[in-house]
Amino acid sequence: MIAIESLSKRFPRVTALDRLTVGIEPGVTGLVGANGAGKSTLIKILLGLSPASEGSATVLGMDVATQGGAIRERVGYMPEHDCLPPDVSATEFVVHMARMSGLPATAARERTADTLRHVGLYEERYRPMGGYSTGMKQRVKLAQALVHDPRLVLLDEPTNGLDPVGRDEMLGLIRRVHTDFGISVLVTSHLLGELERTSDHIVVIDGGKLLRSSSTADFTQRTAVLAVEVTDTDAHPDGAAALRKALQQAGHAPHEPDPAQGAAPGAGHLVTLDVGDDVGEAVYDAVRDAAVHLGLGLVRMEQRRHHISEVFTERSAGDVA
Ligand SMILES: Nc1ncnc2c1ncn2[C@@H]1O[C@H](COP(=O)(O)OP(=O)(O)OP(=O)(O)O)[C@@H](O)[C@H]1O
Repeated sequence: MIAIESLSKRFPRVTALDRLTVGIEPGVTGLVGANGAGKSTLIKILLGLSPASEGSATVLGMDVATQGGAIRERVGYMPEHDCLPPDVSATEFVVHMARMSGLPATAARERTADTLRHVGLYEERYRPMGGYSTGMKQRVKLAQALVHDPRLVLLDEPTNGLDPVGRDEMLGLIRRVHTDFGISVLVTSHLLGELERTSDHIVVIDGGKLLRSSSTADFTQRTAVLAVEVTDTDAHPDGAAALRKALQQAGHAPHEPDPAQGAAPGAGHLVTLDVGDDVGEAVYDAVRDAAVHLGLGLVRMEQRRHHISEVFTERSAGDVA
């Protein structure tokens, strides 16, 4: 969908993008970065609205430096800032945007009605937008990005200013843009955890540089932890310790017991160990076999997937250390 090659954007005092290289595949991709990380700058370059200082990028195979107009015909864009004229209705505005994208008058009206219904605006769509809530305005902004049936939409901070319920609804809508219509999505957010459920793929940038690009599952799975709870027996009054030892002997690396957890009820019976690409299924079999061999009751095995935000908190904590 998008290929970005060593892209830089320098303003007189700031380098907003610094030799960024990344590819965006079909599906929903979350572009995550703190405020000022360079997300909006990147989107403007991808739309051909702002020239890069160096490097190159293509969107749907078209060069952003020379084919901006053609890109904007095929791509939808939801800007971050409030950009809706207050004295016209959502219907008038979205019809206008559809006409601007080249749809004939009748098709523009039909598509507008469909799209506004899809984003959840009904009778309000005939009222002037000045009286809309932030959530309604965000929906109109999403509708105008979708009305000309693009292959790809670029959504800049669509959840900005929304309360938690509004945010969840917007994220659900964004997911459906892809599942219902097959439109690929690049969506930005400054909140790390927010796009976890919505995106197939996450790209993280910081200070205009690429921090990481990987599938959402990879992001969280690689750091998953397996928690195993066992009972004690007469032969093994500390079942967890016995299991830990047996797993070590079988070549696995269970975590050392956490002294801070000793006081919690039942915590003494837990054994935790990493499960990731390198360990795979074998660890589950090893836990089962060890429990059987020791005669311990296996209460539960629970895979705890980390959240993306935890991955980064741990990493930055590690960096500091
Ligand atoms: N037109 C401009 N002139 C000068 N500096 C700019 C301009 N546009 C952006 N910048 C700077 O470039 C950096 C990246 O800005 P950008 O808007 O791309 O960040 P962002 O990740 O989208 O953050 P936000 O969500 O806060 O907009 C910031 O330091 C910003 O101040």
